[in-house]
Order: sequence, then C-alpha cells, then structure tokens
Amino acid sequence: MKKSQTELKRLAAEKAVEFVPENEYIGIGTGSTVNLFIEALGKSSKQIKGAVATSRESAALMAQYGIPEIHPNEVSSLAVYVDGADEINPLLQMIKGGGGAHLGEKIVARLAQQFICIADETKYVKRLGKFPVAMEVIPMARSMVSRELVKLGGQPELRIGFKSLNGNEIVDVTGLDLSQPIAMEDKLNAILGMVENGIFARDPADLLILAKQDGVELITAHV
Ligand SMILES: O=C[C@H](O)[C@H](O)[C@H](O)COP(=O)(O)O
Repeated sequence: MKKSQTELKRLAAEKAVEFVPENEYIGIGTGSTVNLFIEALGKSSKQIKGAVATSRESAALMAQYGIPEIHPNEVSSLAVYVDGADEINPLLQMIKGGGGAHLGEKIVARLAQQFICIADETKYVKRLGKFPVAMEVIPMARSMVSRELVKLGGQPELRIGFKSLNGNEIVDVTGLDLSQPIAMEDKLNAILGMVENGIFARDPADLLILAKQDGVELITAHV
C-alpha cells in the first residue's frame, strides 16, 4: 500500500536517530518532519548532552520528550544538525523557511559539523525554485526590499500576521531564477534591510535521508 507523506517523513526521522552520536550536543531544526525526529529521539534510548532548538515549537516539543535544551551562545560546536527542507537538489542545496525559521536554522547549522537533512521524496527536486523563497526582512525596510526583489525578477508577497522569532517580517518570493543558487543567495543577502533568505546553497547539507515509497535512501552530494 502507498505510504502517506507523513509516514515517509516518519521513516526519514526515525533513520536520522541512528546518526545522532551519544553524549554530544546537537542542533534541531523546525517543521513537521523535525517534529517526528524529536519524537523518535525522545522515545529512543539515545542519550545526548543537549540540543539547540531553532524555534519555540521545537523547544516545546523537546521539553515534552525530556530532551535538554541548550542556548546557541553556550556551545561553540555541535556534532550534528538535523532539519527538514522545502526543496533539496542533488547537490543537497535547499530552500528552507516554509515555517519562517530559516535565520535561526542557518545560524545553528553553521555551528554543526554535519548537516543531516530529513525529507520525504516530494522534496527532492532536480532544480530548486518552485517553492517560494522566504526572506526575513527588517519591518521598516519591507517595501524597499520588495522593490529590489521585483528588480531581480521576483514576485514578493508579505506573510501576513507572521513575525519571526527575532520580531522581523517574512516576505515570500516566487519567480526568482535559481539556476545559480549560490549567486542568488548572495545577491539576496546583499539587499539592505534583508536579514537572511531561505536559500541554503553556500552551506548545503552533508547527508540527505530521503524516504521514498521503495525505502529510505542515504544521499551525499552528487557534484
Ligand atoms: O522554516 C521552516 C523550515 O525551514 C522547515 O525545515 C521546512 O519548512 C520544512 O518543513 P516540513 O518538514 O514541515 O516540510
């Protein structure tokens, strides 16, 4: 029988627990796939020193499962960072930020020695760009940033009623040319008033745990 998307997410999440080293600090992302990872880690016998959370939602779920939380300023390095993605390509470059948490995710991922992305097969794409790219922007610069995004060929749309963890606004952009994801990531971040965009190309994942109908595949970057 065909597995649902949630069942596939759970398979990837459960597999990721095997890659968590004992007695180390780790980083934990945000989203529905990561929620299943937190649950699987919490129910497993694995003991970690603590985890840095990238959102209030992840921190709350970690507390529920007795996973000790540590603040990012209290650690200089994390053994692994586990997170989902909205899209991921064969180079393991990603679009993230569907939940508006990409700024914290980029910061915590940078602290980690290994980035493990967990995803169901719908997230694996040849080319990035269908999923809107989330931009975290300083509220007073929102219109100015949006005009710059239009000049780059994008169609910006404010995420109404949403504030990021750091009190900023999120503008979702479609239509950008992501054929050169690193160049676009840099170009977007050079816009004044932009805090961080949701393209993770400069620092891609190291390992993708991809759950498919015919099993779980481990993928490292195909260059
Ligand atoms: O801001 C949210 C994050 O980047 C998530 O990792 C991403 O949106 C994937 O979420 P989900 O696992 O719910 O598809």
